[in-house]
Amino acid sequence: MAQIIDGKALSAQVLQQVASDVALLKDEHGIVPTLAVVLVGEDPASQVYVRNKIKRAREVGIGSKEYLLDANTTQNELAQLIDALNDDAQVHGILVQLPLPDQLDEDAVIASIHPDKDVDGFHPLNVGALAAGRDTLVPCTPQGCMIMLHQAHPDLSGKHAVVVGRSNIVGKPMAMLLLQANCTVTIVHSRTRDIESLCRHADIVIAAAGRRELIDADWIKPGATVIDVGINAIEIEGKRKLVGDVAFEAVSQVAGAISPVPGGVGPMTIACLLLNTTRAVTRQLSVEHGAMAANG
Ligand SMILES: NC(=O)C1=CN([C@@H]2O[C@H](COP(=O)(O)OP(=O)(O)OC[C@H]3O[C@@H](n4cnc5c(N)ncnc54)[C@H](OP(=O)(O)O)[C@@H]3O)[C@@H](O)[C@H]2O)C=CC1
Ligand SMILES: Nc1nc(=O)c2c([nH]1)NC[C@@H]1CN(c3ccc(C(=O)N[C@@H](CCC(=O)O)C(=O)O)cc3)C=[N+]21
Repeated sequence: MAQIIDGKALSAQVLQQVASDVALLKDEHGIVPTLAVVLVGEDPASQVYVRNKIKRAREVGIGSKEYLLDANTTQNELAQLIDALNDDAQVHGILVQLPLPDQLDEDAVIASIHPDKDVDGFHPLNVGALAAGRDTLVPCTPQGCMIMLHQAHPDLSGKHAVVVGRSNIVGKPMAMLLLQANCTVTIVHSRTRDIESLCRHADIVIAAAGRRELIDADWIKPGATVIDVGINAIEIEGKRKLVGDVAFEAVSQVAGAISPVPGGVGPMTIACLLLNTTRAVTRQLSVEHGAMAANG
């Protein structure tokens, strides 16, 4: 039976660190780190996530501002809000919940967020900095997965990691972080041939395909570590239930360590979002300091 990587417990540790960073920022700089969360439309799942983020923010002393915009919001209206948030010195982090309704250009919206307030790490400058191995704001979900992985493997060096999925928000940044940790990385996707045998050779499998229970026990090398990013809502006897991309019961008989859904990557994502919010404050402080130094 595999070790269960408890994202709920681990996220509580991260949140404790965030709370102490928040207290320090308040004491030393009189700053209350503040996160603006923008939600366009009324997708019920997104509403749940946004509510969770704001609840956790409050618990660690991070301020939050919630902007709930109509599903018919135009590009221009959203751009005006983001400009105002970019200019607002009381706002340190900006998160625009994805996906956006069809009439909105997601890439343009992401690029309009100030890179130092981009707590999702989705801005092209931050994506580039991550790819170049520089210190930057890193996407929350992959960052959370790395903390979970370090629990099972204090040293990731030389491990073969397979990332299932190549999205900009999970798969690609995940692969970059694994590479930075000296893993040998394979990214697989919907056009990959023989995914099963690639996974079977992996020491680490990160499942981020968004396909309910895609990964079964015979895909996994005995003793491997499996991190399940997938969140798939299903209905069982009229009740809403979340399952991951991994067949948890079967895979946990084979794997060495496995993360559950719920209670795995999800809570870690939120904890890392709040960690990024305090990091954003620090970045903004050092920019300010740099500007002051430059002005003599
Ligand atoms: N726990 C958390 O905090 C978070 C969870 N999620 C969840 O993670 C999952 C992935 O999210 P996201 O990356 O945004 O999803 P996307 O739909 O953007 O990407 C899915 C990726 O998986 C690949 N894929 C789809 N089906 C298969 C398959 N059968 N075999 C192999 N690869 C496949 C796709 O390939 P191709 O590129 O070829 O289409 C694509 O690259 C979702 O369930 C999402 O809800 C996401 C963000 C945060
Ligand atoms: N700009 C942007 N940034 C994101 O980080 C982002 C996004 N858009 N859009 C959607 C995805 C998804 N995502 C989740 C976060 C937390 C849980 C989470 O906390 N899940 C709980 C369960 C919550 C429940 O019961 O529904 C768990 O897995 O235990 C899940 C999913 C962030 N995303």
